[in-house]
Amino acid sequence: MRLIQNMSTIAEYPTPEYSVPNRVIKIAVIGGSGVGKTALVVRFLTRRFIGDYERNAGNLYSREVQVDGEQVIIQVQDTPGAEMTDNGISVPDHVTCSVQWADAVVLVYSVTDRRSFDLIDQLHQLVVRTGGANMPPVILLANKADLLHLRRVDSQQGPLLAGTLGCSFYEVSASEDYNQVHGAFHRLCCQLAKQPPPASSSTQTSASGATEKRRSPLIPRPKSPNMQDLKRRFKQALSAKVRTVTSV
Ligand SMILES: Nc1nc2c(ncn2[C@@H]2O[C@H](COP(=O)(O)OP(=O)(O)OP(=O)(O)O)[C@@H](O)[C@H]2O)c(=O)[nH]1
Repeated sequence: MRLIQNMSTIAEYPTPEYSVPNRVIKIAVIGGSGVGKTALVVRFLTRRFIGDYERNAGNLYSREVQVDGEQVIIQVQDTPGAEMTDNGISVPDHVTCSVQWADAVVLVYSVTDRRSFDLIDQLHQLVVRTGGANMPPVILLANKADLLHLRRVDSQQGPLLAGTLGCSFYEVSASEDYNQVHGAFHRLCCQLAKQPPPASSSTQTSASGATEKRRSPLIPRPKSPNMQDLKRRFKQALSAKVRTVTSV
């Protein structure tokens, strides 16, 4: 009985119009270890900040959003951190693959970590080499701007470097300011949405589609289920908070 009532109530409403996303925007986030790549991606896609630290092996996050009135799927590839070594830098294969796969690249350093800033030039060179004629748009993010007392990279150095590399620059704090993080990613998405979609782009983006685009056999397959991973990390963060509260 209740079911029939509910059904008649539903029938009174017009059928909602669902817009089917017709575009996939693929973004790779690269930088040194511990600079906040995961925190930035999660902040952008969920508005939340995850304070726990877990070294990541490179997860793919996906979300449907509106960009300039158009429904699009945004896929953000988080990557393991690159490291400075005695012989230069060590870049995990996953990073190179992600750059090949991506429509745009977000370079990240932490203002508290000088070495992460020094890595940026070489990571940018990697993007230039990998992109070749298909050089993707790049933005530079300086993260952890809230940690004023730990700052090791002067605030003028980021914009100067971005000017040299020819990319946009944003100083942000994943922990303190959602709007800054969202603004940076969103502007990049708007820029990409204005470009004609690559031939391989579709709602069912796939490793093979990306292969066509960059002609590389080394394309990372999306690691799924990424929303499951997010939920697990939220639970961990929440239970840590509960523990802290109960122990006070
Ligand atoms: N204070 C502050 N801490 C941050 C910020 N962003 C990230 N963190 C912290 O920095 C640590 C590293 O953050 P992650 O997002 O895991 O860094 P990552 O670059 O993904 O690290 P890897 O997986 O090792 O490459 C975590 O403890 C975060 O909570 C920020 O804007 N401010």
